[in-house]
Amino acid sequence: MLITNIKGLVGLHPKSKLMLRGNEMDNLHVLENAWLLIENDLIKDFGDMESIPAHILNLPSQISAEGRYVFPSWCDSHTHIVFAATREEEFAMKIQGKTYEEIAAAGGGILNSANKLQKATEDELFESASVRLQQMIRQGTGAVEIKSGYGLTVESEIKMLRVIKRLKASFPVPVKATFLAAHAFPALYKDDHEGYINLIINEMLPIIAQEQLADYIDVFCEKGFFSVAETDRILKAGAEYGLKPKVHANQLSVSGAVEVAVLNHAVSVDHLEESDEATIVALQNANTMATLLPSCSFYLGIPFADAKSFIKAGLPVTLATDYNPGSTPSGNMNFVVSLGCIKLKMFPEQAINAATLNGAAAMEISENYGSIAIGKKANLFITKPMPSIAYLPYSFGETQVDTVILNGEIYNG
Ligand SMILES: N=CN[C@@H](CCC(=O)O)C(=O)O
Ligand SMILES: [Zn+2]
Repeated sequence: MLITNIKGLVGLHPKSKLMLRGNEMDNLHVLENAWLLIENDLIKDFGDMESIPAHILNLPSQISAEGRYVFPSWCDSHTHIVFAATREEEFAMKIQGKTYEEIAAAGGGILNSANKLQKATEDELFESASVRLQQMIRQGTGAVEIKSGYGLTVESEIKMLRVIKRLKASFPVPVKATFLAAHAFPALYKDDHEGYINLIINEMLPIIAQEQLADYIDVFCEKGFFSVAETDRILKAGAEYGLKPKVHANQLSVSGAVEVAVLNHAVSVDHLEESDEATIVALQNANTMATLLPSCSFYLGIPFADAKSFIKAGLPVTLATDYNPGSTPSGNMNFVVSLGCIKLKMFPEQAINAATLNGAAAMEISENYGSIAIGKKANLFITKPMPSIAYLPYSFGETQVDTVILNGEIYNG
Protein backbone atom coordinates (compact mmCIF):
# COMPACT_ATOMS: atom_id res chain seq x y z
CA MET A 1 0.00 0.00 0.00
CA LEU A 2 1.44 3.40 -1.00
CA ILE A 3 0.19 6.64 0.53
CA THR A 4 1.19 9.70 -1.52
CA ASN A 5 1.03 13.48 -1.34
CA ILE A 6 0.91 13.40 2.46
CA LYS A 7 0.77 16.99 3.71
CA GLY A 8 2.75 15.90 6.79
CA LEU A 9 4.02 12.49 7.91
CA VAL A 10 3.99 12.92 11.70
CA GLY A 11 6.05 11.30 14.47
CA LEU A 12 9.27 10.24 12.73
CA HIS A 13 11.69 8.87 15.34
CA PRO A 14 14.61 6.43 14.91
CA LYS A 15 13.32 2.86 15.46
CA SER A 16 15.75 2.60 18.36
CA LYS A 17 14.07 5.56 20.14
CA LEU A 18 11.76 3.80 22.60
CA MET A 19 10.76 6.66 24.90
CA LEU A 20 10.97 10.47 25.01
CA ARG A 21 11.98 12.24 28.22
CA GLY A 22 11.67 15.90 29.13
CA ASN A 23 12.55 18.23 26.28
CA GLU A 24 12.95 15.30 23.88
CA MET A 25 9.15 15.47 23.82
CA ASP A 26 9.33 18.85 22.05
CA ASN A 27 10.50 17.16 18.83
CA LEU A 28 7.75 15.57 16.78
CA HIS A 29 9.69 15.34 13.47
CA VAL A 30 7.32 15.82 10.52
CA LEU A 31 8.16 15.11 6.87
CA GLU A 32 6.15 17.41 4.61
CA ASN A 33 4.90 16.46 1.14
CA ALA A 34 5.72 12.83 1.86
CA TRP A 35 5.03 9.31 0.65
CA LEU A 36 4.80 6.20 2.81
CA LEU A 37 5.15 2.61 1.58
CA ILE A 38 3.60 -0.23 3.58
CA GLU A 39 4.48 -3.87 2.90
CA ASN A 40 2.38 -6.50 4.64
CA ASP A 41 1.96 -5.18 8.21
CA LEU A 42 5.10 -3.02 8.41
CA ILE A 43 6.33 0.40 7.35
CA LYS A 44 8.62 -0.41 4.44
CA ASP A 45 9.88 3.04 3.46
CA PHE A 46 8.99 6.71 3.29
CA GLY A 47 10.38 9.90 1.77
CA ASP A 48 9.80 13.22 0.06
CA MET A 49 7.48 13.28 -2.97
CA GLU A 50 10.13 15.37 -4.75
CA SER A 51 12.43 12.36 -4.82
CA ILE A 52 10.01 9.40 -4.89
CA PRO A 53 11.65 6.54 -6.86
CA ALA A 54 9.82 5.77 -10.13
CA HIS A 55 9.38 2.08 -9.28
CA ILE A 56 7.49 3.12 -6.16
CA LEU A 57 5.44 5.84 -7.84
CA ASN A 58 4.10 3.25 -10.31
CA LEU A 59 2.85 0.84 -7.60
CA PRO A 60 -0.85 -0.05 -7.99
CA SER A 61 -2.41 0.30 -4.49
CA GLN A 62 -2.20 4.03 -3.84
CA ILE A 63 -4.02 6.34 -1.44
CA SER A 64 -3.63 10.06 -1.96
CA ALA A 65 -3.47 12.04 1.30
CA GLU A 66 -3.67 15.47 -0.34
CA GLY A 67 -4.02 18.11 2.41
CA ARG A 68 -4.07 15.43 5.09
CA TYR A 69 -1.66 14.22 7.77
CA VAL A 70 -0.57 10.67 8.63
CA PHE A 71 -0.08 9.94 12.35
CA PRO A 72 1.05 6.83 14.21
CA SER A 73 -2.01 5.39 15.99
CA TRP A 74 -2.77 6.62 19.50
CA CYS A 75 -1.44 4.26 22.18
CA ASP A 76 -3.86 4.31 25.14
CA SER A 77 -1.95 2.81 28.12
CA HIS A 78 -4.65 3.19 30.82
CA THR A 79 -8.26 2.00 30.42
CA HIS A 80 -10.96 0.18 32.37
CA ILE A 81 -13.17 -0.63 29.36
CA VAL A 82 -14.52 -3.94 30.68
CA PHE A 83 -17.54 -3.00 32.79
CA ALA A 84 -21.15 -4.14 33.07
CA ALA A 85 -22.99 -0.85 33.22
CA THR A 86 -22.59 2.90 32.99
CA ARG A 87 -23.02 5.08 36.09
CA GLU A 88 -25.04 8.12 35.04
CA GLU A 89 -26.83 8.01 38.40
CA GLU A 90 -23.56 9.27 39.92
CA PHE A 91 -23.39 11.96 37.25
CA ALA A 92 -26.13 13.94 39.03
CA MET A 93 -24.35 13.48 42.37
CA LYS A 94 -21.19 14.94 40.84
CA ILE A 95 -23.17 17.88 39.47
CA GLN A 96 -24.51 18.46 42.99
CA GLY A 97 -20.86 18.72 44.04
CA LYS A 98 -20.37 15.34 45.71
CA THR A 99 -16.69 14.32 45.66
CA TYR A 100 -15.34 11.04 44.33
CA GLU A 101 -14.81 9.90 47.92
CA GLU A 102 -18.35 10.89 49.03
CA ILE A 103 -19.90 8.98 46.12
CA ALA A 104 -17.78 5.92 46.94
CA ALA A 105 -18.75 6.17 50.62
CA ALA A 106 -22.42 6.26 49.56
CA GLY A 107 -21.99 2.87 47.84
CA GLY A 108 -21.32 4.36 44.43
CA GLY A 109 -18.04 4.24 42.59
CA ILE A 110 -16.02 1.11 42.12
CA LEU A 111 -18.25 -1.01 44.38
CA ASN A 112 -21.27 0.07 42.32
CA SER A 113 -19.54 -1.22 39.20
CA ALA A 114 -18.44 -4.39 41.00
CA ASN A 115 -22.00 -5.27 42.05
CA LYS A 116 -23.14 -5.00 38.44
CA LEU A 117 -20.16 -6.84 36.95
CA GLN A 118 -20.47 -9.79 39.29
CA LYS A 119 -23.93 -10.43 37.80
CA ALA A 120 -22.83 -10.09 34.15
CA THR A 121 -21.70 -13.06 32.06
CA GLU A 122 -18.33 -13.21 30.34
CA ASP A 123 -20.08 -12.97 26.95
CA GLU A 124 -22.08 -9.88 27.97
CA LEU A 125 -18.89 -8.20 29.20
CA PHE A 126 -17.04 -9.17 26.01
CA GLU A 127 -19.83 -7.80 23.80
CA SER A 128 -20.08 -4.45 25.56
CA ALA A 129 -16.30 -3.97 25.80
CA SER A 130 -16.00 -4.86 22.10
CA VAL A 131 -18.30 -2.00 21.17
CA ARG A 132 -16.16 0.42 23.21
CA LEU A 133 -12.89 -0.89 21.74
CA GLN A 134 -14.25 -0.68 18.19
CA GLN A 135 -15.25 2.95 18.79
CA MET A 136 -11.78 3.73 20.19
CA ILE A 137 -10.12 2.18 17.14
CA ARG A 138 -12.30 4.26 14.84
CA GLN A 139 -11.08 7.32 16.76
CA GLY A 140 -7.46 6.47 16.02
CA THR A 141 -6.39 4.21 18.91
CA GLY A 142 -4.09 1.43 17.68
CA ALA A 143 -2.84 -0.09 20.96
CA VAL A 144 -4.56 -0.35 24.32
CA GLU A 145 -4.09 -1.43 27.95
CA ILE A 146 -7.16 -2.82 29.72
CA LYS A 147 -7.53 -3.38 33.47
CA SER A 148 -9.58 -5.69 35.63
CA GLY A 149 -10.74 -4.23 38.96
CA TYR A 150 -14.52 -4.32 38.84
CA GLY A 151 -14.78 -7.98 39.85
CA LEU A 152 -13.34 -7.86 43.41
CA THR A 153 -13.96 -11.60 43.83
CA VAL A 154 -11.77 -14.46 42.57
CA GLU A 155 -14.41 -15.56 40.07
CA SER A 156 -15.19 -12.09 38.70
CA GLU A 157 -11.63 -10.81 38.51
CA ILE A 158 -10.67 -13.92 36.52
CA LYS A 159 -13.82 -13.45 34.42
CA MET A 160 -12.70 -9.89 33.57
CA LEU A 161 -9.18 -10.98 32.64
CA ARG A 162 -10.55 -13.77 30.41
CA VAL A 163 -12.66 -11.12 28.65
CA ILE A 164 -9.52 -9.03 28.08
CA LYS A 165 -7.75 -12.12 26.70
CA ARG A 166 -10.67 -12.60 24.25
CA LEU A 167 -10.51 -8.94 23.23
CA LYS A 168 -6.80 -9.38 22.54
CA ALA A 169 -7.56 -12.36 20.27
CA SER A 170 -10.44 -10.61 18.50
CA PHE A 171 -9.07 -7.18 17.59
CA PRO A 172 -6.18 -6.17 15.29
CA VAL A 173 -4.46 -4.06 17.96
CA PRO A 174 -1.98 -4.97 20.71
CA VAL A 175 -3.78 -5.37 24.06
CA LYS A 176 -1.94 -5.35 27.40
CA ALA A 177 -3.81 -6.74 30.42
CA THR A 178 -3.51 -5.36 33.94
CA PHE A 179 -4.66 -7.14 37.11
CA LEU A 180 -6.31 -4.53 39.34
CA ALA A 181 -8.18 -6.51 41.99
CA ALA A 182 -6.52 -4.03 44.37
CA HIS A 183 -8.91 -1.37 43.11
CA ALA A 184 -11.12 -1.23 46.22
CA PHE A 185 -11.93 -3.44 49.22
CA PRO A 186 -15.24 -5.25 48.54
CA ALA A 187 -17.96 -4.76 51.17
CA LEU A 188 -17.34 -8.23 52.57
CA TYR A 189 -13.74 -7.30 53.39
CA LYS A 190 -14.28 -3.66 54.37
CA ASP A 191 -12.91 -4.42 57.84
CA ASP A 192 -10.77 -7.37 56.85
CA HIS A 193 -8.07 -6.02 54.57
CA GLU A 194 -5.85 -9.01 55.34
CA GLY A 195 -8.58 -11.35 54.15
CA TYR A 196 -8.96 -9.64 50.77
CA ILE A 197 -5.22 -9.23 50.22
CA ASN A 198 -4.90 -12.94 50.96
CA LEU A 199 -7.46 -13.65 48.18
CA ILE A 200 -5.48 -11.47 45.76
CA ILE A 201 -2.13 -13.07 46.57
CA ASN A 202 -2.98 -16.69 47.29
CA GLU A 203 -6.04 -17.33 45.13
CA MET A 204 -6.15 -14.88 42.20
CA LEU A 205 -2.47 -14.57 41.30
CA PRO A 206 -1.85 -18.35 40.91
CA ILE A 207 -4.77 -18.66 38.45
CA ILE A 208 -3.61 -15.58 36.54
CA ALA A 209 -0.11 -17.02 36.25
CA GLN A 210 -1.46 -20.43 35.27
CA GLU A 211 -3.66 -18.98 32.48
CA GLN A 212 -1.26 -16.14 31.62
CA LEU A 213 -4.06 -13.62 32.01
CA ALA A 214 -2.12 -10.44 32.84
CA ASP A 215 1.02 -8.51 31.97
CA TYR A 216 0.86 -5.99 34.80
CA ILE A 217 -0.41 -5.64 38.36
CA ASP A 218 -1.93 -2.35 39.53
CA VAL A 219 -3.07 -0.94 42.90
CA PHE A 220 -5.24 2.08 43.68
CA CYS A 221 -2.94 3.52 46.37
CA GLU A 222 -5.00 6.22 48.04
CA LYS A 223 -6.61 7.19 51.36
CA GLY A 224 -9.68 5.02 51.77
CA PHE A 225 -8.42 2.46 49.32
CA PHE A 226 -5.02 0.68 49.55
CA SER A 227 -2.28 1.95 51.87
CA VAL A 228 1.37 2.29 50.88
CA ALA A 229 2.26 -0.83 52.90
CA GLU A 230 -0.58 -2.84 51.34
CA THR A 231 0.45 -1.58 47.90
CA ASP A 232 4.06 -2.65 48.47
CA ARG A 233 2.98 -6.13 49.53
CA ILE A 234 0.65 -6.64 46.56
CA LEU A 235 3.17 -5.35 43.99
CA LYS A 236 5.86 -7.65 45.41
CA ALA A 237 3.47 -10.61 45.23
CA GLY A 238 2.70 -9.76 41.61
CA ALA A 239 6.40 -9.59 40.79
CA GLU A 240 6.76 -13.15 42.11
CA TYR A 241 4.48 -14.16 39.22
CA GLY A 242 6.24 -11.96 36.66
CA LEU A 243 3.68 -9.14 36.68
CA LYS A 244 5.28 -5.70 36.46
CA PRO A 245 3.69 -2.86 38.44
CA LYS A 246 1.60 0.06 37.25
CA VAL A 247 0.08 2.13 40.07
CA HIS A 248 -2.93 4.45 40.38
CA ALA A 249 -0.95 7.10 42.24
CA ASN A 250 -1.65 10.56 43.74
CA GLN A 251 -5.10 10.92 42.19
CA LEU A 252 -6.68 12.50 45.28
CA SER A 253 -3.69 13.14 47.56
CA VAL A 254 0.11 13.02 47.76
CA SER A 255 -0.09 9.54 49.24
CA GLY A 256 3.39 8.01 49.02
CA ALA A 257 2.13 5.93 46.09
CA VAL A 258 4.77 7.25 43.70
CA GLU A 259 7.63 6.38 46.05
CA VAL A 260 6.40 2.83 46.67
CA ALA A 261 5.80 2.35 42.93
CA VAL A 262 9.34 3.51 42.11
CA LEU A 263 10.76 1.24 44.81
CA ASN A 264 9.03 -1.64 43.02
CA HIS A 265 10.35 -0.53 39.61
CA ALA A 266 6.88 0.30 38.27
CA VAL A 267 6.51 0.75 34.52
CA SER A 268 4.31 3.77 35.21
CA VAL A 269 2.54 5.76 37.86
CA ASP A 270 -0.81 6.96 36.61
CA HIS A 271 -2.95 9.99 37.53
CA LEU A 272 -0.58 12.34 39.48
CA GLU A 273 -3.23 15.06 39.79
CA GLU A 274 -1.61 15.72 43.18
CA SER A 275 2.17 16.01 43.30
CA ASP A 276 4.98 17.83 45.06
CA GLU A 277 8.75 18.28 44.69
CA ALA A 278 9.38 14.88 46.30
CA THR A 279 7.12 13.25 43.68
CA ILE A 280 9.24 14.68 40.90
CA VAL A 281 12.55 13.81 42.59
CA ALA A 282 11.39 10.22 43.11
CA LEU A 283 10.54 9.92 39.40
CA GLN A 284 13.71 11.68 38.24
CA ASN A 285 15.80 8.88 39.75
CA ALA A 286 13.73 6.10 38.20
CA ASN A 287 12.65 4.57 34.90
CA THR A 288 8.99 4.85 35.87
CA MET A 289 6.83 6.84 33.42
CA ALA A 290 4.36 9.56 34.43
CA THR A 291 0.99 8.73 32.83
CA LEU A 292 -1.47 11.62 32.94
CA LEU A 293 -5.24 11.29 32.54
CA PRO A 294 -6.63 14.77 31.83
CA SER A 295 -10.12 13.64 30.82
CA CYS A 296 -10.49 12.23 34.35
CA SER A 297 -9.64 15.65 35.84
CA PHE A 298 -12.07 17.22 33.35
CA TYR A 299 -14.94 14.92 34.32
CA LEU A 300 -14.35 14.77 38.10
CA GLY A 301 -13.44 18.42 38.44
CA ILE A 302 -10.19 17.54 40.24
CA PRO A 303 -6.87 19.32 39.53
CA PHE A 304 -4.99 18.73 36.29
CA ALA A 305 -1.55 17.14 36.69
CA ASP A 306 1.48 19.41 36.56
CA ALA A 307 2.69 18.19 33.17
CA LYS A 308 4.94 21.16 32.57
CA SER A 309 6.93 20.59 35.76
CA PHE A 310 7.23 16.88 34.96
CA ILE A 311 8.53 17.63 31.44
CA LYS A 312 10.83 20.38 32.76
CA ALA A 313 12.22 17.85 35.25
CA GLY A 314 13.12 15.54 32.36
CA LEU A 315 10.44 12.92 33.01
CA PRO A 316 8.87 10.74 30.29
CA VAL A 317 5.22 11.89 30.22
CA THR A 318 2.41 9.82 28.71
CA LEU A 319 -1.24 10.70 28.00
CA ALA A 320 -4.06 8.12 28.27
CA THR A 321 -7.85 8.12 28.57
CA ASP A 322 -8.57 6.22 31.85
CA TYR A 323 -11.81 5.17 30.07
CA ASN A 324 -14.13 3.88 32.86
CA PRO A 325 -17.79 4.33 33.88
CA GLY A 326 -17.08 6.38 36.99
CA SER A 327 -14.37 8.96 36.42
CA THR A 328 -13.83 9.09 32.65
CA PRO A 329 -16.69 7.84 30.46
CA SER A 330 -14.75 8.53 27.26
CA GLY A 331 -12.22 6.57 25.20
CA ASN A 332 -11.43 9.42 22.83
CA MET A 333 -7.65 9.95 22.72
CA ASN A 334 -8.14 12.97 20.44
CA PHE A 335 -9.96 14.73 23.30
CA VAL A 336 -7.18 13.66 25.71
CA VAL A 337 -4.59 15.24 23.40
CA SER A 338 -6.72 18.40 23.23
CA LEU A 339 -6.90 18.53 27.05
CA GLY A 340 -3.16 17.85 27.17
CA CYS A 341 -2.74 21.17 25.37
CA ILE A 342 -5.68 23.17 26.71
CA LYS A 343 -5.47 22.19 30.39
CA LEU A 344 -2.03 20.63 30.92
CA LYS A 345 -0.41 23.37 28.82
CA MET A 346 1.57 20.87 26.75
CA PHE A 347 2.54 21.99 23.24
CA PRO A 348 0.87 19.96 20.44
CA GLU A 349 4.20 18.25 19.69
CA GLN A 350 4.60 17.19 23.33
CA ALA A 351 0.98 16.00 23.65
CA ILE A 352 1.13 13.98 20.42
CA ASN A 353 4.45 12.36 21.45
CA ALA A 354 2.89 11.60 24.87
CA ALA A 355 -0.12 9.90 23.23
CA THR A 356 1.88 7.89 20.69
CA LEU A 357 5.50 6.82 21.35
CA ASN A 358 5.37 7.36 25.13
CA GLY A 359 1.98 5.65 25.29
CA ALA A 360 3.54 2.67 23.53
CA ALA A 361 6.50 2.81 25.95
CA ALA A 362 4.10 2.70 28.93
CA MET A 363 2.90 -0.65 27.49
CA GLU A 364 6.45 -1.77 26.63
CA ILE A 365 5.61 -2.09 22.92
CA SER A 366 7.43 0.95 21.56
CA GLU A 367 9.91 -1.21 19.64
CA ASN A 368 7.10 -1.82 17.17
CA TYR A 369 4.44 0.85 17.81
CA GLY A 370 4.02 4.55 18.48
CA SER A 371 6.12 6.26 15.81
CA ILE A 372 6.97 6.27 12.09
CA ALA A 373 10.15 4.29 11.36
CA ILE A 374 11.10 1.66 8.79
CA GLY A 375 10.29 -1.77 10.21
CA LYS A 376 7.66 -0.58 12.72
CA LYS A 377 4.06 -1.76 12.56
CA ALA A 378 1.86 0.13 10.11
CA ASN A 379 -0.69 1.19 12.74
CA LEU A 380 -1.60 4.67 11.54
CA PHE A 381 -4.40 7.04 10.80
CA ILE A 382 -4.93 9.53 7.99
CA THR A 383 -6.64 12.74 9.06
CA LYS A 384 -9.35 14.73 7.34
CA PRO A 385 -7.91 17.73 5.45
CA MET A 386 -6.36 19.93 8.14
CA PRO A 387 -4.59 23.31 7.98
CA SER A 388 -1.88 22.23 10.46
CA ILE A 389 -0.91 19.56 12.97
CA ALA A 390 -1.91 21.85 15.85
CA TYR A 391 -5.42 21.89 14.36
CA LEU A 392 -5.96 18.34 15.70
CA PRO A 393 -5.84 19.32 19.45
CA TYR A 394 -7.16 22.82 18.67
CA SER A 395 -10.43 21.55 17.15
CA PHE A 396 -11.32 19.79 20.43
CA GLY A 397 -15.01 19.18 19.62
CA GLU A 398 -14.28 17.29 16.40
CA THR A 399 -12.33 14.12 15.70
CA GLN A 400 -9.98 14.61 12.74
CA VAL A 401 -9.31 10.88 12.22
CA ASP A 402 -10.52 9.84 8.76
CA THR A 403 -8.92 6.54 7.65
CA VAL A 404 -7.59 4.00 10.16
CA ILE A 405 -4.84 1.60 9.05
CA LEU A 406 -3.95 -1.35 11.30
CA ASN A 407 -1.24 -3.92 10.50
CA GLY A 408 -1.01 -2.30 7.06
CA GLU A 409 -4.70 -2.72 6.19
CA ILE A 410 -7.54 -0.24 6.17
CA TYR A 411 -9.75 -0.89 9.23
CA ASN A 412 -13.43 -1.23 8.33
CA GLY A 413 -14.68 -2.44 11.73
N1 LIG B 1 -9.32 5.75 40.81
C1 LIG B 1 -9.38 4.65 40.48
N2 LIG B 1 -9.86 4.00 39.43
C2 LIG B 1 -10.48 4.67 38.28
C3 LIG B 1 -11.89 5.05 38.62
C4 LIG B 1 -12.70 3.83 38.74
C5 LIG B 1 -14.16 4.14 38.92
O1 LIG B 1 -14.51 5.19 39.49
O2 LIG B 1 -14.94 3.28 38.46
C6 LIG B 1 -9.68 5.86 37.84
O3 LIG B 1 -8.54 5.57 37.45
O4 LIG B 1 -10.15 6.99 37.88
ZN1 LIG C 1 -7.75 4.21 36.17
